[in-house]
Amino acid sequence: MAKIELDLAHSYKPTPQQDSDYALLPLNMCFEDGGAYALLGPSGCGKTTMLNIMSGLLVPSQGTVRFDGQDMTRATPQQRNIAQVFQFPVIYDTMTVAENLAFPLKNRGVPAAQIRQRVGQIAEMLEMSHQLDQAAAGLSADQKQKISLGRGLVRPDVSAVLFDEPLTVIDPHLKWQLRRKLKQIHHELKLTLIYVTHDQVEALTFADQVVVMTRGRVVQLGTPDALFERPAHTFVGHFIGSPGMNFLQAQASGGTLQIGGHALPADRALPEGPLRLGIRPEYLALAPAGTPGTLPAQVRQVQDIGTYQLVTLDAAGQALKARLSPEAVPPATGAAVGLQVLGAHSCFYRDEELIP
Ligand SMILES: Nc1ncnc2c1ncn2[C@@H]1O[C@H](COP(=O)(O)OP(=O)(O)OP(=O)(O)O)[C@@H](O)[C@H]1O
Repeated sequence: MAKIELDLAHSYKPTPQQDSDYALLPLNMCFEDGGAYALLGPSGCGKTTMLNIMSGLLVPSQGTVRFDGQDMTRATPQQRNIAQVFQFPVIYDTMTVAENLAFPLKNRGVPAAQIRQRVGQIAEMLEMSHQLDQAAAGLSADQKQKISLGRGLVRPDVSAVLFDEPLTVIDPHLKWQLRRKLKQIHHELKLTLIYVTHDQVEALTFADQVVVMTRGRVVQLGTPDALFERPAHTFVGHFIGSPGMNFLQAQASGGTLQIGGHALPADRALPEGPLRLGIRPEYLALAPAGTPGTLPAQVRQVQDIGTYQLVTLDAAGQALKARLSPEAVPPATGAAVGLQVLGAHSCFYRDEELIP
């Protein structure tokens, strides 16, 4: 296993002129040895480009890739000793499950007894022990992808295992189980795992550290908790959460915040001028109309989502969302309320970046 350091940028164009010409804007980051990481972001944000640069399928147009301090920028995938699991199963139909799992080890000349032991361990983790002697050809797409996952995890000496949206073909119920399973496997095998996905639930359940990307830019590397509580960029606030963070335009001046024509006393020192106030629907508390220090709002809609109630409100000329517990007495549609928008969980942003 290795610590992987990236200090690079990548453009598929020969002479990039502007930010939009880059698939990856200049970045400097480190994947620690033995960590469980997710690369999360919408389609086209640069996740696969970053993965391919790490695996050696792509050479960055500028900068370096280091494994344990050693420059590997131009090393082949073979030299980097990386295992990769793709969206679709890559297995040999003519072999049994056990032979498929053993293949990466056999290829590297691992002794037979060791292969048997490791294949047994991986099959047990993936609950495939009873299928070891079955031909891969007859298995479902789900089962085949499980073999691919096993093949990715079977070598204990790899620098890292890279997963590119590996659960795409998996049935939703099994997907849920495998996400948890992979986390458990990470705990047991202590491999460096890097998992690409556009699905926040997948990223947040699997990873200890999540790299959030948008339009070629890494906007935050943090724990799932940090992404939720202290989004470093408005994109993270909006992309993580269900629904995402609410944002209000505000103006700070002499200890007061002006929000849509209402003045609220600021609860912390803030730089003067225009800001955006971010508050998650989970933390947007409703109070009786006219409560001092609250923002006047009107209830537009209350929806029962099952595990929570979603309240849509109009305040300061825009729509905000609040999540209430299923047991809470919901406000009436059209009712006037006060919103507690300031508090320990509120965040402020200037130019999309979190104000520390
Ligand atoms: N081989 C290529 N040649 C030119 N442009 C490319 C190439 N591969 C990717 N791109 C562009 O680089 C940007 C980043 O693409 P990338 O595939 O890395 O994103 P992604 O986040 O993995 O998206 P997806 O989830 O859709 O695969 C996109 O604008 C894409 O169109």
